[in-house]
Formats: sequence, structure tokens, C-alpha cells
Amino acid sequence: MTTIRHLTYDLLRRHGVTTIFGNPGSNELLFLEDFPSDFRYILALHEGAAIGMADGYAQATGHTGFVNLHSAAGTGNAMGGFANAWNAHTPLVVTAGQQVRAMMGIEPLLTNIDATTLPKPLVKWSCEPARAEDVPLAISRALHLSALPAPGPVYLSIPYDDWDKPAEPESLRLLKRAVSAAGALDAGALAALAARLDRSANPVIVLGPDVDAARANAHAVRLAERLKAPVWVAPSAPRCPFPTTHPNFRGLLTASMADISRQLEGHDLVLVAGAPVFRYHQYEPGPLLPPGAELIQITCDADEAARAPMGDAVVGDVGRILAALADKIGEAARPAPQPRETPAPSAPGSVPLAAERVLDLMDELAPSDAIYVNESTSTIEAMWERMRWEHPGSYYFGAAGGLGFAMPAAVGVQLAEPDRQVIALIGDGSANYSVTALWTAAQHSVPVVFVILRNGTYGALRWFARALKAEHVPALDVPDIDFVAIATGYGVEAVRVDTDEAFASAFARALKAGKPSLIEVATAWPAT
Ligand SMILES: Cc1ncc(Cn2c(C)c(CCOP(=O)(O)OP(=O)(O)O)sc2=O)c(N)n1
Ligand SMILES: [Ca+2]
Repeated sequence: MTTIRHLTYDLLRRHGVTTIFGNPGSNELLFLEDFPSDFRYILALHEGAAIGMADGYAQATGHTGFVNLHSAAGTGNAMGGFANAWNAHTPLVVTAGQQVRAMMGIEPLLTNIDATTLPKPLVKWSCEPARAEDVPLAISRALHLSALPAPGPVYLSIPYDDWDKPAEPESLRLLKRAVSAAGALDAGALAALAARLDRSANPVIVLGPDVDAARANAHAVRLAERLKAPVWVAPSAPRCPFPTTHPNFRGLLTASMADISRQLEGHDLVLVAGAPVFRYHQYEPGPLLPPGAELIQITCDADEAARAPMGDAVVGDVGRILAALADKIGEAARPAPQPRETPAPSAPGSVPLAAERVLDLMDELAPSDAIYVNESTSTIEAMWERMRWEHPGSYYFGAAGGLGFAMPAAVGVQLAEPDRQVIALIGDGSANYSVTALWTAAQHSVPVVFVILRNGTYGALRWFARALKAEHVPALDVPDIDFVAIATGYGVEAVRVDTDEAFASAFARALKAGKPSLIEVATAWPAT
């Protein structure tokens, strides 16, 4: 007789999901008992770290991540992670243990009251199966739905007396299901889109995270080179979809309506691929497009297509459409874009270091295929100006801007990419949201290099306060935090540095350490 639990693990195996990130409570123990030897459980000390690790892992592997949380309290602690995963189109199945069916109506301790409402609207679907026998179908549906376009998190609340119940024999059919999305353009639509690109006098390409998620970066390069079009990265970028060293690369678009129109001035066709139109941040009203410009969006997300405030949109497989367009369009007769101006190397020797100096030293010393997971919010622009990212999967940032993503996500990405070095660049404010990820990194000896930029303040909020002309705002400083002591307490070797030489030698040592390490570096504020 196959139990609900056995069939669930078989379904997870069928989908290649054998890593579980989580933090257990009594409601989860019967799901975890007799834990199968071909699975691994990555314990997080806080559910925000659990979902952040799963998000990084899923984004870096391109496969569905699986999280097991404790009832309502665990789900609540993970909500910031749901926001990031929702915005990142991350395929996640998040499960939470529920009290036993026999008592749920009385709402005893650890009941997840109205469980399916809790994570909304940050999930594609949430369900608490009506019967134990319905759990396998819900698990199967969640695994398929989380990965189908647009990918995203789904949530299941499962009463813990379901696991030992017998599965209905017909449920075994679920193990044989293959579900996939087509998503290419038909010949007519492709020809029409290619013709619009060929006709444009001065096109520009704007790329978003779903290009990197589809590992379609090389197709985007081919398209840009044939079109001889400059390439911008869409604002508030959580991934890097195009080589920053490519001569067509122009940088990161500013996240404001007025600025984007200024940056795209002179172009008659804006081709957006793999991004919403647009993920603005600061409100600076202005024309949505420069005069005379048209916009076409290629997206895997029907809602992104529907909610865009201007232009046309095509919903489909971003990678396949870019590849087909690169094959279809003619070689543009115009001259190729000239390489952008890059900033001069930062001056050595300042104490405390300028943040740009830390970026330049990391870029110089790290392997060329290093992966940066970023949560240093006042240095984002400088990173996009200075860092040489040439490979797919080189950069990750919390897609909803929810802090607490990067430290755990760096652990998840490093688990997914053992042959590339992961570097987590974290602000001294952000470092406090999911700092427990350091413990998991130490326990599993996950060799992330954590670099904490200590400028003693919420730098990005100071910038925003100035932009909003908000004066006398309290609570913007975070002095006197000892990250070396914190890291040591969680089992991660750490060092504090104040000079270029000390940072460079600590960073070089960390890159070779083969285990997690943390460097706390004092940086200047205001940023230069
Ligand atoms: C979960 C959460 N809480 C609060 C914020 C608000 N916030 C906060 C608190 C920021 C300051 C981050 O400071 P930092 O030290 O990490 O980095 P910088 O000094 O480089 O800005 S940036 C920002 O949007 C957020 N985005 N997410
Ligand atoms: Ca800071």
C-alpha cells in the first residue's frame, strides 16, 4: 500500500526535486519521518532564510525549489521571500504543515487559520486539499504549475495526519505525467515582428531577468549584433541578462518614468524582452516613452503583458522567441554601437575605502565567472558600471527589493553552482534580515564569500530621503554592529578590514578557503 507520504516523495523524485529547504515544527514531523536517503534537508534557522536559499537555488538551477515551513508562523516569517520569488518568477513549491483534520475546527495550537489566504497575492495558487487522498494531486499540480510560464511560487497547507493515509491507486498515474509549455511564435507572428525590427531606423533593446532565467543571453547578443542596437538592462534588475563587457551594452536603466524616456531618447523602436514594462521605483512622472518611439514587449507573463501602460506585447517563451528573431532579422546597415564610457578605476589608499574601491578590487581578484548575489543597496549603480559580468547566472538581487534575500540566496546559488565562486555583497543594514544563513553555510561548508560593506547607515534610504526631500527622518543609522562576532558565533571565519591592502589579501584568502568566510569592510558614507 503506497501512503500519501511515499507517493509525495516519488512525485518529488519524478520532478528531480530532492533538496528540501526548511525549518520544522511538530506539524511537519510526520512528513519528514524516515527521511529518504536520496534526499537532502537544508535546515535554516529562520524561515526567511529557508525561502531565500530555495529561491537562489531554484533560480540558479532553473528547476523548482521545495520549501517546508511550520504552519502560519513559519509562513509569516517567509512572506518577504514570497514577494521576492513572486517578482523573480521563481518556481517554488512551498508547503506548510497544518494541524490534524480531527481538531482543525476547534483551532487548537499551531492551526494555520485560513491557510490558503495567508500567502496571497504572492503565489500563483494556494491550496489545502479537502481530503488526504487529494494531497498527491495537489503536490503534482503544484510542481507543474510552479514551473509553467510565468513560473512562480505556489503554496500547500497539509494537515499532518494525512501523510500516513493510503494513496488512491489511480493517483499513481500522476507519476507518468509530462507537462510543458510551447511558447514559440508562429511563422506569421515571427515574420511580422522581425519586419518591424528590420524597418526600425534606430532600435534599442531592453532586457530583463527572464532572459537570464531562460539562459538566452547569447541569443540576445546575436540579436543585438545583427540589429546593431544598444542594449540596456531593465530597471530594478534582479539578474544580468547581457554581458556588461559587450560593446553594445549601455548599462542599467534608471527606475523612473522621466529618466527612462530621457535615456531612450532618439530611438524609434524599444524592444523589451523578459521584463515588465517597467519595474519603476522612484516616482518621477514624465512621458512613458520618448517622442516618436514605439514599444514591443516579449514576456512569459500574461499579466505583465496585460498591465503594461503602453506598447504592444507578445506572451511566449522569451528564449525561443529571441533565438528565432536573431535567426530571422536581416543584418542592419547602420554602424554598430560604440562601447560605453566606463568609470576610471577608483583611487587606492582612502580610509575608510570608497565602496567603488571594494568593487574594483573584487572585480580584479575574483574569477571571471564569479557569481554576485547583491544586497548592498546604495552601490547598485556602481556595480553595473564597474563589474565585468559575462556569463549567464552572474548576478542576483531580491526581485521585490525585499531585504533578507541575498545572504540565504547566496547559499542556495552556491549549492546549485559548486564550480563557480559565489560572492555575497551585503550592506550592513541588509545583513541583519537573514543573517542566520551564515549558520547553514557553516554547517554544510558552503564556500560563499560574504562581503559586508559597513558604512554605518541605511545608505539607500538616505538617498531616497533626499530624492523625496524628506528631512529629519529618524532611524537611518545602523552603527556599532560587530559582524565579525556575529559570523564567528554562527561558525563562519570572519575578519574586519579598513584598508585596500587588507581587503585585497583577505578577499584573496577567502576565495581560496573552500569554506564560507566573511569580510567586514569599513566604507565611506556618503558614497563618493
Ligand atoms: C524587508 C525589508 N525591510 C526594509 C526595507 C527598506 N530598505 C532598507 C532598510 C534599506 C537600507 C539598506 O541598507 P544597507 O546598509 O543594507 O545598504 P546601503 O547602506 O548600501 O544602502 S534599502 C530598503 O529598501 C526593505 N527593502 N526590505
Ligand atoms: Ca549600509
